[in-house]
Amino acid sequence: MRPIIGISCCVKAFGIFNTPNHAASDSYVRVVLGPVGGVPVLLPAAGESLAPQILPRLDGLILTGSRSNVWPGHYDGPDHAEGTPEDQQRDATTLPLIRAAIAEGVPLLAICRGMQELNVALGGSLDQRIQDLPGRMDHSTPSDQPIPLVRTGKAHAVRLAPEGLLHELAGATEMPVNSLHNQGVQRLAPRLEAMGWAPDGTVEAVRVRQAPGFAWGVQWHPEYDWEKDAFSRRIFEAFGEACAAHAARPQLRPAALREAAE
Ligand SMILES: N[C@@H](CCC(=O)NCCCC(=O)O)C(=O)O
Repeated sequence: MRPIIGISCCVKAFGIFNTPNHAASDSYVRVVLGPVGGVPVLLPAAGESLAPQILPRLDGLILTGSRSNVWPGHYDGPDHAEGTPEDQQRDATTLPLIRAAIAEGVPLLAICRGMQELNVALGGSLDQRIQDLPGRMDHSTPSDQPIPLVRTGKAHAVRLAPEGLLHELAGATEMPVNSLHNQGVQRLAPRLEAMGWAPDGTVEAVRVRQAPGFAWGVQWHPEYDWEKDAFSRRIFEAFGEACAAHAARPQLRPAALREAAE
């Protein structure tokens, strides 16, 4: 049986009445069906009650990227600049879901906004426009580049920690990545260990210390180019192996099932 992989949704208004929908990019569905080797299940931004109900049924969790940003109130940050997109329904769902998944050992791969949520969920904070900070690069989507190039093009190198697992997957100490973000790690959460950095020092990859299961975050988007980029593919394959192992774990059967089997 293929592992069941939860994919976080954003709340987006569209359709003929421009009403709220729960949505995730097709790139996450395709990567789960591909190198992850799982069955994708979209997780609506249904609030904190979702975690205890859904986690026992999941073998892995992907926290997706999004143009929206984590509400600064979750990390005592300043209000966002006027017009900065937020998605508080998503925050209310993913932050408790992340904490519960780590506690339960459900493998977790957090991508871009997902990595920022991972940092905030564990007590870290975010810079909101890193391109405005002295000595920092512009990590956002170059407006003059067509979308396909932005998604699959390489924007900068990431230096990988030599003892980190990402370095092992890459087989190199530096790898080129795409970049589509304005925000970034300001204070790293105590339980997070950085595994990769941009040339300007921006944290680009993290893992959760002493997590019972696979728990990584990356600031770039490997889901955009895994069909051509071996490093991107290997990240998802490693995540998929962890999910398959989680799916194969001996599970406590509900009491009713145990009684019926006796
Ligand atoms: N909004 C945050 C996170 C950025 C992010 O997840 N980018 C992916 C965008 C994908 C898309 O266009 O839907 C930030 O700006 O840092």
